[in-house]
Amino acid sequence: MMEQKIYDITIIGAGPTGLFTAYYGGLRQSSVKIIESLPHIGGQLSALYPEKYIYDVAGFPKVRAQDLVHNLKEQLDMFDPSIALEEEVQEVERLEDGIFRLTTNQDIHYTKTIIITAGNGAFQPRKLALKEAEAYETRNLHYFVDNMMQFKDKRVVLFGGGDSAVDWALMLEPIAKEVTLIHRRDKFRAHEHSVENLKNSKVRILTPYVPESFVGTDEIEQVKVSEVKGENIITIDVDDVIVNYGFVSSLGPIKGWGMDIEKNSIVVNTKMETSVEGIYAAGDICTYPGKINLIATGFGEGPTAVNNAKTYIEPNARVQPKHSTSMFE
Ligand SMILES: Cc1cc2nc3c(=O)[nH]c(=O)nc-3n(C[C@H](O)[C@H](O)[C@H](O)COP(=O)(O)OP(=O)(O)OC[C@H]3O[C@@H](n4cnc5c(N)ncnc54)[C@H](O)[C@@H]3O)c2cc1C
Repeated sequence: MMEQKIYDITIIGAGPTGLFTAYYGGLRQSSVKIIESLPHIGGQLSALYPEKYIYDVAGFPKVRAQDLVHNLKEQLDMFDPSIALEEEVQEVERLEDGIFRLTTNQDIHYTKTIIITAGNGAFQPRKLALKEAEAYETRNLHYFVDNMMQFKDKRVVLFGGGDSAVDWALMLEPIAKEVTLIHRRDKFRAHEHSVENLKNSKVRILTPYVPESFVGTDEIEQVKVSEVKGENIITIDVDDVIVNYGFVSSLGPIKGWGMDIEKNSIVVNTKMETSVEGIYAAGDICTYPGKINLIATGFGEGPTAVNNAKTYIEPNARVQPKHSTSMFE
């Protein structure tokens, strides 16, 4: 078996807090790995509201959520960290030499310290209730969209009625050949402005309809949808089907890692250290008196966690970092 590298800091969760924390780890010359359960980075911003503008990130009068993720990645790439996607951390154990062993659904990772930036816990998409759906999951049924261009000139059916379903429909409209948005209610649970844009777009809207069945051998070729409380059944020819019924998140395995937990959050002290030495937490997942869940607060908590993790690994290192302005001269 290949010898696994032992990282200085392993970050669990690639939301905005995890991404900036990873960058900060690089700035403090630590080797950094990020582990994320979704197939893409960005946490809530990419999964729940990629097209929304955020107005309270310092220095940005307004910034589209997906653009902020893109910028965080560009900043982070300066240090070339290791990023493991589609891996949910399930177990954390401290070995005799003080090193932590992290077991995911795919692999094993070793690290000197851990910073948990897991938001509300690992995200999983809410899936379709159709029994034949699972067989198409590796084909043309998608629960995530990380590259819109894969739908270029395709006929796409999109199920969902929330903010991100509407956002995805609007993002796809100029790229795909045709987009049909299907929702079980007449009213969308999305921002008024987005719904207005939707009505003015070329997206075909079918409400109130629910999925009835998929037809196709290897891939879904046709989608049949039935009218809620009605008789009507419509058949649509498709190249791809996307489902956006939202995400469920749960702390799940994190509760079993030995840390103090209060109301589904990890308790930290002013160093962002949890009750387990060497494990820190930052962002939405952590709690302390006066805690606020915002991107801005996560961006402060991450560097605090990194600087304290640094002195945990190297007791002679300074907690207070040099200013970044003097690092690259
Ligand atoms: C619709 C909406 C609008 C918002 N608007 C604003 C706003 O205007 N301003 C603002 O400041 N905030 C806003 N927020 C809140 C903001 O998005 C969160 O505060 C922020 O995303 C928290 O970042 P995070 O990195 O701590 O966690 P998250 O963004 O939740 O990221 C956590 C990541 O960790 C991963 N993860 C969890 N457990 C594991 C595990 N065991 N193994 C591997 N990976 C794991 C998850 O899959 C997820 O990707 C908004 C939220 C929503 C839903």
